Amino acid sequence: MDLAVHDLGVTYKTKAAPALRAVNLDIKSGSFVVLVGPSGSGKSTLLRCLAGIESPTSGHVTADAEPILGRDPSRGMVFQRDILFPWATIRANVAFALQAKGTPKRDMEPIIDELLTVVGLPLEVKRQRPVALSGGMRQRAGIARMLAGEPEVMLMDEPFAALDAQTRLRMQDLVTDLWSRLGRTVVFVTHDVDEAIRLSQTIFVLRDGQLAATIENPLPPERPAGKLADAAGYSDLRRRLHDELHETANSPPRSTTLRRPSGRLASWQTPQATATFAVDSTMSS
Ligand SMILES: Nc1ncnc2c1ncn2[C@@H]1O[C@H](COP(=O)(O)OP(=O)(O)OP(=O)(O)O)[C@@H](O)[C@H]1O
Repeated sequence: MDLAVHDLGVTYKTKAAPALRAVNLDIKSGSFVVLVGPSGSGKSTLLRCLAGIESPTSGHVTADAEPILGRDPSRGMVFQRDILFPWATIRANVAFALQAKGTPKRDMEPIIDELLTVVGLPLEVKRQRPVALSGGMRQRAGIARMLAGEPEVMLMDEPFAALDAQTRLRMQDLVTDLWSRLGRTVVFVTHDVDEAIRLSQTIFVLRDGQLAATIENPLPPERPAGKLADAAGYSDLRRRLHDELHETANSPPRSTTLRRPSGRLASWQTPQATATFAVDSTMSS
């Protein structure tokens, strides 16, 4: 599903300064884009407009050239804190999403099992409530529930920000693996420069409600967690992102394509599954 943002402006009723000003960007179907920017730069507002849970004050957003006017199951969202129903088991949480899209009860069980397996959760968690799970496992369950809606676009708002560093890397592996296997479009918000570098094809930098830069990620698709800093082009990309994030808010927006050291433009090959994410009994996250 292609997404497009045209001259998007959002001003909240309770705040004079606009959260977004004249933002234009295109997100091609099947791509993995990351939105980065300082706190308050408008990342979540932009994501919520794409989800259809925030309305533009000016301009518009489209999905496959149709205006986005509200929520739609084709665009699933994952938040920083899971939004699982705390009183329901993990099974019931996923079942609700299946029920919402009309899956007959008799067909649900194997689908629930498959979804939990896909996100790397052992089937024992079906009987447990969210409170019994670690933060990482709850986020996995939240992703399973999102996938139950069979979204074409996965909108992720700092989904791993509350997790410890190691769990975060495992969850990044999960998302890149899902993306490469399912071929969905991913729009991922993060504060974390290394997370942006590890996950993205394209990075949109927001500053002060404006699109400050569009950066094509030149790193090859294989990005093993511990070796990211060794990849050719990593230091340049990191420095560039750091500069873009800290520029004065009034500098004009720019579009940038970083080049590999050889000078040739980087291109993404067909993404490979980069990770396995078996969950064993020692997994504490
Ligand atoms: N519901 C709201 N009502 C009023 N103002 C809001 C609302 N949501 C966001 N804002 C304001 O809009 C601006 C952009 O906020 P937004 O949450 O989109 O930024 P962000 O880049 O996602 O920030 P963070 O990284 O801290 O989550 C901020 O000034 C924020 O205070």
